[in-house]
Amino acid sequence: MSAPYTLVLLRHGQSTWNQQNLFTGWVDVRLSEQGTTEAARAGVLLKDADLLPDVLHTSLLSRAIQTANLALEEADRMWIPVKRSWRLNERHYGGLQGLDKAATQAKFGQEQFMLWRRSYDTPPPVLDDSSEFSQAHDPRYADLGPDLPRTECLKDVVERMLPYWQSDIAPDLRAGKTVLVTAHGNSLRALVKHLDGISDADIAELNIPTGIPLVYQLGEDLMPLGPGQYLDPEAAAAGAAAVAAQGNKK
Ligand SMILES: O=C(O)[C@@H](CO)OP(=O)(O)O
Repeated sequence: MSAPYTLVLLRHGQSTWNQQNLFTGWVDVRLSEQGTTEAARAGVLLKDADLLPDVLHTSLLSRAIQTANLALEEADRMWIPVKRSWRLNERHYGGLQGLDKAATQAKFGQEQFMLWRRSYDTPPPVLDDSSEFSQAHDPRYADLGPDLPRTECLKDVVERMLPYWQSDIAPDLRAGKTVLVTAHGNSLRALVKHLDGISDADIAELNIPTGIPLVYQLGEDLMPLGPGQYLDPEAAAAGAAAVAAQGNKK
C-alpha cells in the first residue's frame, strides 16, 4: 500500500487515580466512571469520522485495554486483531507511584516536581521491589528480566517505545491498515515527540488529554504529512490544560 497512512492515538479515559490526582505509572488501576464514558465517546468520535481501526496496539495496563474495548465496541470493531506490549506502558514513575501530586509539589517544591514530572531526562527516585506499588513480582512482566524498569524519565520511554513502533506498528501502517494505538499520557508524549520532531526542552509543554482520539496522516517515511488532529479539539484543549494543572489541584 502507499501513503498516506492513518494512525490514531488514544490516551485511556480518566482512571480512578487520575481522578484522585495520584502518580500512577505502572500501577494497574482501572477507569473511573467518567473514564468509561470518555472511552465510549472516543469510539463514537471514531465512527462519526469514519475512522474505523483495522488493528489495535495497546499497553499491558488495564486502563488502556478497557478504553480500547469500550471504544471499539461503540465503533463496532471489537473483532480487529490486537497486539499488546509493555513497551507502550505508561512511564514507570518510580518512587512517586502512589503519591498525591499536589502533596508532592507542596513537599518538594514546584521546580523539583516539574523536573520529575516533565523534564526529558531526570527520572524520579527508584521504586524498591518491596513496595506495594512495585511491579517486580507482577506475572505480566515475568519475561522482562533486567528490562523491567524501577523508574523512568521520558527519554527512557522513548528508548523502549521506539523499537516497538519500528518492529510492530510500522509494518501494520505500511500494509495500509488504520492503526489504533491505545496507551498513556507519557508513552504517547514519547511517540508524539518522535512524530512531530519536538525538542527535548519543548516536550515539557505537551500534555495529552484523556479519551480523545488524535489522528495523523503519515507519509511513506511514516512521518506526519501535517499536524495531528484531535477529533474534538475543544475538549482536547480543556483536557490538556487540566493535565498540566494537576500539581496545583487541591
Ligand atoms: O501519573 C501518571 O502516571 C501520569 C499520567 O496519569 O501523570 P503525569 O501527567 O503527572 O505524568
